[in-house]
Amino acid sequence: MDNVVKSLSKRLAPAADKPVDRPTREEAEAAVRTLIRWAGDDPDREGLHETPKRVAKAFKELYSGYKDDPHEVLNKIFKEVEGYEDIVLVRDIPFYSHCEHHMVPFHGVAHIGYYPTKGIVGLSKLARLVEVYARRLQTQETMTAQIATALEEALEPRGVAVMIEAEHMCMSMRGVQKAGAITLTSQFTGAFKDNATEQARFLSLVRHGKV
Ligand SMILES: Nc1nc2c(ncn2[C@@H]2O[C@H](COP(=O)(O)OP(=O)(O)OP(=O)(O)O)[C@@H](O)[C@H]2O)c(=O)[nH]1
Ligand SMILES: [Zn+2]
Repeated sequence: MDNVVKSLSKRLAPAADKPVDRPTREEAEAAVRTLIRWAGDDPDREGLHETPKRVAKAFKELYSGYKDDPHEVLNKIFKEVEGYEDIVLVRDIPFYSHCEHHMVPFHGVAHIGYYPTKGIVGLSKLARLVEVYARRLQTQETMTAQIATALEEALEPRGVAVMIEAEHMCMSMRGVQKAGAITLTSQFTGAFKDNATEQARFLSLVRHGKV
């Protein structure tokens, strides 16, 4: 692996820089039992008896993004597009993630646009890319940047625009308790960066489906 590929892999690798010392399933289940007791309940009562097992299993699904590789998601590029080089935009991609501060869900939609140069990716791959990063412990800002960087590196497009709109349960059902407050984040590269007209076009397509 040459240095360029190595540094690229590092940037797109799971959020943890060091290899993670994963516990055994038994240890994970014991931790859930402890949290049930911390919540004030009895992990041995009938209704909760199998809960640690279910939670450990659910974690595999909710945090499956750590085992997924964004390179693989974006590795098939279609070059035959008859010279198409205008914007490709998928909007309203729904996602569920968990904030890294409280491990409480945040959910919403992602909008992704890019101007192709060397080719296009299958549209579903844009949604898969969102999944890779959503199914990790996240901040909305990091997730937005990671999606833009992955596309930038895989497609070398003329520009990438990513916008995420989400509600954070840690702000709705606890803490400041502002249900319905929506956080917007965006990351623009290339033709979109520092270009108000391009950004306005992207936003208009996201909001109205037309310019
Ligand atoms: N910037 C950013 N903040 C987030 C995100 N998800 C959750 N947070 C915030 O993370 C912050 C953590 O703040 P702390 O003061 O360390 O924790 P806390 O005492 O639980 O904060 P409160 O939520 O205000 O009760 C809170 O302000 C959350 O709203 C995110 O995706 N991006
Ligand atoms: Zn939070």
